[in-house]
Amino acid sequence: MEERGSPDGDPARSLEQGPQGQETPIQVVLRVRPMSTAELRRGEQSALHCSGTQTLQVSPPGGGPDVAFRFGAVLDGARTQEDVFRACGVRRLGELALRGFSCTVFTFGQTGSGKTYTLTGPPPQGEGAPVPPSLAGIMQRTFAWLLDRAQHLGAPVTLRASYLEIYNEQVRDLLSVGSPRPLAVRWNKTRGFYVEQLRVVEIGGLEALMELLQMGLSRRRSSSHTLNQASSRSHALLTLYISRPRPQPQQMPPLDPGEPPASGKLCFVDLAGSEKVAATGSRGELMLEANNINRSLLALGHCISLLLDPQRKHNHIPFRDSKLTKLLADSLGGHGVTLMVACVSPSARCLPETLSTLRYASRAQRVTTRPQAPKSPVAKQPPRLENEMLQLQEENCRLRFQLDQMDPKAPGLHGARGAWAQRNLYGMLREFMLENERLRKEMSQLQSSRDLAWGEQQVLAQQVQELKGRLLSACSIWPGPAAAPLCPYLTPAAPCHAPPPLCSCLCCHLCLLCRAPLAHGACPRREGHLPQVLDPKAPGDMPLSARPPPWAPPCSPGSAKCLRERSHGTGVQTEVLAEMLTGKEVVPSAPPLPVGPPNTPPVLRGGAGVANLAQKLEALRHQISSSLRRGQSQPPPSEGPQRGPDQVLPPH
Ligand SMILES: Nc1ncnc2c1ncn2[C@@H]1O[C@H](COP(=O)(O)OP(=O)(O)OP(=O)(O)O)[C@@H](O)[C@H]1O
Repeated sequence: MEERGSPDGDPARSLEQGPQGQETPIQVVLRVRPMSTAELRRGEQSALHCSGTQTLQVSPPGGGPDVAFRFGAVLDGARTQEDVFRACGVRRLGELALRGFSCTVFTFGQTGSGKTYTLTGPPPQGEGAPVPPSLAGIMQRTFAWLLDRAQHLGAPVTLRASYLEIYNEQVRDLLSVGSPRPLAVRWNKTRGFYVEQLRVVEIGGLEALMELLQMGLSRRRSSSHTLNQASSRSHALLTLYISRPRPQPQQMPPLDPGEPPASGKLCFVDLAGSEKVAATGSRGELMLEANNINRSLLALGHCISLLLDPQRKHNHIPFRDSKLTKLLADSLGGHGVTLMVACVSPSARCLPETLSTLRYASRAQRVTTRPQAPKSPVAKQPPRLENEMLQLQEENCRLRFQLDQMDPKAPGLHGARGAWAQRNLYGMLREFMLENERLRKEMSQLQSSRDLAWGEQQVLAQQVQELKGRLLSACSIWPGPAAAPLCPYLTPAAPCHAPPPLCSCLCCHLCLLCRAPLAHGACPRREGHLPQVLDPKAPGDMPLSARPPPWAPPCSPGSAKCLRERSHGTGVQTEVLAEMLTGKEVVPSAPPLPVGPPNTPPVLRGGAGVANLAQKLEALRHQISSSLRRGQSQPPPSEGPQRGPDQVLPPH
């Protein structure tokens, strides 16, 4: 028999002729098995007649008009297994799978119609007895052809396989290590429906693949009933994953663990046969199996019917109704290339089931898919990564261009050395940029610290100046009650503007009233100052020592700050002076000083600048004491007891 591949609707041919992604109908081949020995023994008549290679005539046993069914190919009982293999065009499907398409071959029909025989040949005659090569089914023939084809391809081909069955609506791994346990069917966007934790075995050669097939067949559930001595009680799916190396960018993300390589696959599905329980005589477990088989086949038929409706096809197809429809979803309604082999018995006794199969097959061949080879891993990247990759490539080009522009005539920058230099220069450039960035940050931090310190320094310098000024003023005007004047040169007997020698204290080098530098020890404006300092007409005949200094706030009765109301114990003047000198306004950036008991030296708080200021204050206080002591010691110092620095001002 000639190999098929040219009839209308042949998926392999139409894919070769047109662009992929076009609507392609599911290809259906009808096989009529020969009358079995049992059927012949019972004297049953054939109701089916093949007319030509594509048409089947059905003659009702009671008479009436024939009904014709047309399929891609119709094969009568005389056709050999090799004929069937050729007529189904499975080699073309294999070619498509090698090119990356997802291809499915599945058989369906009533129980005992020859589905398993068509796919894998007759059941083994004994334990370990191989199927004679002439009776080998589509699967063995495809395996042999594929491995032979792979050997003759220029590039190596990797084959892997999985084998599962759906028994009583449970997925079981026929290649599992140990007894098979139910596996979950999951769905995700990239893979569609898939079986979780399904074992996928790498195939070393034809022998290994045949062994794997035999192992699966022997583990598959089968039972005997009236219509079939070795009836399969499950749907079986053997999938071959075919990967061929293709030119790829070097850095590819790893595949999901357990995910087969992104390449072609060829799946063989041997459906369990539909059966009328009354006809098969199934009871108990057999009946349960039959019900499950029928239910899943019904779900499959329902999906096929919906897929025929162009309005509903793109809406909702209930593939989730059964495990079988989930796992066939892509083959029926997706991007796969699908071939169905409908198997029927010729016996007139089976005609109702045969007609049902023929209608089923007729509908199926009007279902279309949009075959599509899996996209390369590059195309499967999420858009964000693709964009990033493009940006990096652009940046790479730009940097290379910049490096080329740097010194195109540089000696030795050609060939391999040039490439090496470019790589290194690029690395160096990156390092320099990072270093620059780091230094820029450091510099900015140092600048802020410097600005801060400079500001603080300015404030402190100003405060020190103010303190000095106040100290000088205090020294000149605060003689203390009944005490010697602060400076001997301020006394009427020895005015400060007298000719030198000056004392060593600082205040003696500036005019105490106007702060003008003394010229040769005398203030040029001395005449104007003296009446203010020693005003004979002091208000209220207040002794000079009791008068408030000119900078003091007006004294109000009851005011705690009124000097007249203060206690004038030992050192009170120092206290007042210190208070005036270290008031809030003196250290604007520091918190206010705590109010301590009398005689308690003011406690300064704040930062380092404040501590320095305190030291300066102490130094100034010491200067004041020294100068006062000098004033008191005009009479010889031996006259009175030695006083400490805090006792320089005489008691009131
Ligand atoms: N074309 C054929 N030539 C010779 N014998 C065949 C042919 N087809 C089927 N048979 C025989 O018919 C019997 C039933 O075939 P098979 O087991 O393949 O049917 P089935 O459709 O798979 O049934 P089930 O659905 O119950 O598993 C087997 O003994 C098988 O050897």
